[in-house]
Amino acid sequence: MSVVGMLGGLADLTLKDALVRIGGAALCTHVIFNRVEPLSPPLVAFLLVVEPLALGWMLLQHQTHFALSFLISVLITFSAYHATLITSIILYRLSPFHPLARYPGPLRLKLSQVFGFQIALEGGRHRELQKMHEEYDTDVLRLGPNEIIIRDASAISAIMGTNGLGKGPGADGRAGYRTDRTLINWRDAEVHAKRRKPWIRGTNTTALKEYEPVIAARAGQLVDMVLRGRDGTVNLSQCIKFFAYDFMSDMAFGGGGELMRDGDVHGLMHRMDAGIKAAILVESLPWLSFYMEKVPSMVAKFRQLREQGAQRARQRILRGALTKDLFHYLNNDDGAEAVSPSVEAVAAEGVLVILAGSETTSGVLSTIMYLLMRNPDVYKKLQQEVDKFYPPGENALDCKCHSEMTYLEAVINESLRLFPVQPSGSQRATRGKGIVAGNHYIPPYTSVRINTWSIHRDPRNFSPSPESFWPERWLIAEDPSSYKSSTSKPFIHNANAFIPFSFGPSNCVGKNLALKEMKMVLCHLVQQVAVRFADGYDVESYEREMKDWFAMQVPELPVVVTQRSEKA
Ligand code: HEM
Repeated sequence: MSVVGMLGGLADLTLKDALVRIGGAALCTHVIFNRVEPLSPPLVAFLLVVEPLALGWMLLQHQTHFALSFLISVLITFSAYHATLITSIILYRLSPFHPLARYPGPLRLKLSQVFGFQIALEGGRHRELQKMHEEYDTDVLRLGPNEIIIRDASAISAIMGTNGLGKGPGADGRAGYRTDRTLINWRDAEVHAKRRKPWIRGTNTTALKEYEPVIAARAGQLVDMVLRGRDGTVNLSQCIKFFAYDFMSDMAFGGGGELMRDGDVHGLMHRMDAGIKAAILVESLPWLSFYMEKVPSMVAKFRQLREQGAQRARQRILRGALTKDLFHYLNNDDGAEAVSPSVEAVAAEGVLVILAGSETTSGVLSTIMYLLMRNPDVYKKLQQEVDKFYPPGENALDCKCHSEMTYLEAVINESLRLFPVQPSGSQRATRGKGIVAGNHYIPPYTSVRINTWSIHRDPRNFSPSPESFWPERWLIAEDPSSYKSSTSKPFIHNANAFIPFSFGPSNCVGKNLALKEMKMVLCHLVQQVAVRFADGYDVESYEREMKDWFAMQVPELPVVVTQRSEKA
């Protein structure tokens, strides 16, 4: 029976019966929302506004029993309808009949995604979730009414691998349900694979060779910049951010970024930070993003960021290629595809290029420098390795020795293990069919994340001292017989649990570029300068103030920089 049909004859009912019918209609609405999650504004308006209004009008017919004014009758129906709807949603979400009932988690997270958003916005989601896994003693935590997060490496492949799940509804939220999406927001596996092809060409070995001189020039400028600091003190994380932005501009757009030379005169970094924060809202509450897109002022900051990327991409396409930059491939200037994408489809990639190409590597590089300063023994060993392969006078920006620099690799891996760029993982979702991942059943229409932060710090995957910065574990993993321990703790190193660049067909397509960039910069920095924390700096504050937003956001890092030859 249709909802309206069910209401027929309401006028002949007693008030009690009428209220029962109103409740019934509200329950039907809950079923509809639960099954099809309608977004269409007319349908949503009908279910949430028109229907209770219509019921109010029918209730008005009861004036033979009660002298109800129109306003009161509407108030009663609205209250009864929405109270029933909300109660029904709450009871269902907490009930043993909910498909995710078996998975524990805080009550507020089971109740509404709004609380998940609140945790995400505060920036400490990675730590909160790790605490929750421990508190509830579970590998699978209920992160939202229809979302779970898993701390079990054996589930990675089924969720993220080749035959795994597609991206979750958060991608729709970030994309504002638009059709001109950037690669990371495509949920359809086929479209995603097609859109990924030019990215793969633009980050393969041949393309990377083209970017090497660009990295070298900008890394040289970075060293000059950090040495220019007043009284030798600089905010290293900001310098590295400026470097990464300028390099990304050259590498992707063939130029146009000069933050290291001019400073951030146009407030670019502030706009990026604001846009990233706004993205948390639209990712956490995708349905809200659908409506916010229709009220541009509500997503102004996020839109600005998206438009800024698209604008730069359009300018670059109009101007044409000066070098074989990333847009040379994204725009099919290399002619690899039979049909070139539209300008708008290419322009949509602009925002991802800016964020993925600069926010990620800059954060990781800053954190590596922070960890080196906190661990002087490691810093010294890395200096020794760099000095061995690139003694004074040798060009440390030449990549020829990278494959032999095992300690450098270990330092990078260990930093990425402890501080992955996306600590709370990226969202995937089941559609009409549930799956089994590891030992865990994921019901249909469930969003799911792999908890990278917790998996990387789980003693079942990395031991001993999973919470400590110990690059040597990566060398021991290559030669387990070299492990010597004063305790009886076994050495555990689960390579399958190391996923800083994610896993599967949607993993980080820029992985090799990022690794090359980081190795070149680190070799050059370590060869040329010595850094230490600035006097009076609260060393603990760095980790405390890291924020799990899109890519891990790092705080200021005030340091004193000296030229190494001066030091010696
Ligand atoms: C240390 C640096 C970096 C780290 C740790 C990193 C990590 C990640 C992670 C975790 C994802 C999410 C993948 C998923 O959804 O499963 C990702 C996606 C992506 N990254 Fe990176 N990234 C880094 C640098 C870069 C760079 C330099 C680029 C180049 C421009 C880049 C381009 C991308 C793109 C295009 C995607 C989307 C891939 C897709 O959806 O198919 N990343 N990255």
